[in-house]
Amino acid sequence: MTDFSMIDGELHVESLPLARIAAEVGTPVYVYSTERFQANARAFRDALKPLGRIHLAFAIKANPNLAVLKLLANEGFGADVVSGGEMARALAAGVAPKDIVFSGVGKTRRELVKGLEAGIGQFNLELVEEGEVLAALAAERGLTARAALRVNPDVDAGTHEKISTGKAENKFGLPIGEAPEIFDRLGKLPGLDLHGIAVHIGSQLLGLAPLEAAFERVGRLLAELRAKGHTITHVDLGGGLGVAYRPGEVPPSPEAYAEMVARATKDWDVELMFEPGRTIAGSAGVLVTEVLWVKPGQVYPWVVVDAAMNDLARVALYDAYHGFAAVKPNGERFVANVAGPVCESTDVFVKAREIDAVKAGDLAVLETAGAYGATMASTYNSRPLVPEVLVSGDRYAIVAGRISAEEIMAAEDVPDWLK
Ligand SMILES: Cc1ncc(COP(=O)(O)O)c(C=O)c1O
Ligand SMILES: N[C@@H](CCCC[NH3+])C(=O)O
Repeated sequence: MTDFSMIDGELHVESLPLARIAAEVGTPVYVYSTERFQANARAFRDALKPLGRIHLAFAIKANPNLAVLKLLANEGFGADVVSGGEMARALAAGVAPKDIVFSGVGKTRRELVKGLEAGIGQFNLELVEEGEVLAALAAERGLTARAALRVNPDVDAGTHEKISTGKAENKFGLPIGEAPEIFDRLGKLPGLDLHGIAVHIGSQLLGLAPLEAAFERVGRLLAELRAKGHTITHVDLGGGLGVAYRPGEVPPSPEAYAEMVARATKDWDVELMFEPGRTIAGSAGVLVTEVLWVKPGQVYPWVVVDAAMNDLARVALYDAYHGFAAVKPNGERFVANVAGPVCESTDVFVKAREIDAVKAGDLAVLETAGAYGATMASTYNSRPLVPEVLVSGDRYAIVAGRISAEEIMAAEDVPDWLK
């Protein structure tokens, strides 16, 4: 890989020094590698090719940047969306409506209509009433909505509890045991073509066993539904593959995943659908930040950087691990904490870890920030939204501009009765 690498003692993205982007665009800034996005997308696509009829839908919540979506659409990826906003982005990036899957536990009627009118490929239903409403909305318009039922297989994905979605206590999907009866009810509604089953048990999975257990349950359901006379042509296996955040962490390879899927689905005779997010985007981005101060700590020094939890929320939300590395390392290391400027004790990226020794004015990166990074940013503490840059070879483009606190304030109003 030539994407994120040390060249002449400084970190580059493809052939561009990160320091140049930081100088020209400012910090903090998300920087993505086209090459890495393509490599991840192709590795996933090529590993799954032997499975035959497949549909790939990038889970765009992981990185909804339009340039990224376009890049992935060019690699043959459709989109898995969870809101009208994400649907609009997928369409704007040129994803064909038939390649869009609409997931999500709380779709509004307006969003359902938007999806119907756009002609999207599949609605993943989360409850009976949703199916009834969708069927009625479609029938009123002389349309037929293609849909799958998202089931909750009650499997522990073995991931952080806050990103687990397939346990009985999670809000997602319908209890798998109730699915046959629900198919009987929804299967005969005019306006609805309930052609599939969907499952997604969680994110950042580092083992394949929970996925295989979930797929086995889906396989049993598939057989039961067919025995009852339902026609099932599609099964959506969701996303969830993890990436390596920590040194030594080894997520399942796309090939190992594909082998497991082949084994679990060998008799299914359906089109298999996939919704990968993190595995495509995670390693394709870093968050570049400048060290503002190194403040002596009572236990370890505090490296205070200009990025914060509002820019990259994962550490504060899930105690997630992101590597921290100097852009121009001097070879020395120290044990330190790394924190952002936000007024919260949880605005800490690194706790008591050995890292590159940095000083005020140095540039550094928070690694593996291409997924669930910029997309989860907020303007907390009236901080601007961070820009995003896409690199290809020795050129770059600003693919999302910095949105200043003043621009955000311009969208607000104070009612007359307070003036
Ligand atoms: C329904 C659905 N599909 C796909 C994804 C993408 O997951 P990941 O980024 O872990 O591949 C998610 C997020 O967990 C999801 O909820
Ligand atoms: N936002 C989470 C992943 C959630 C996936 C969506 N269900 C993360 O950063 O790890």
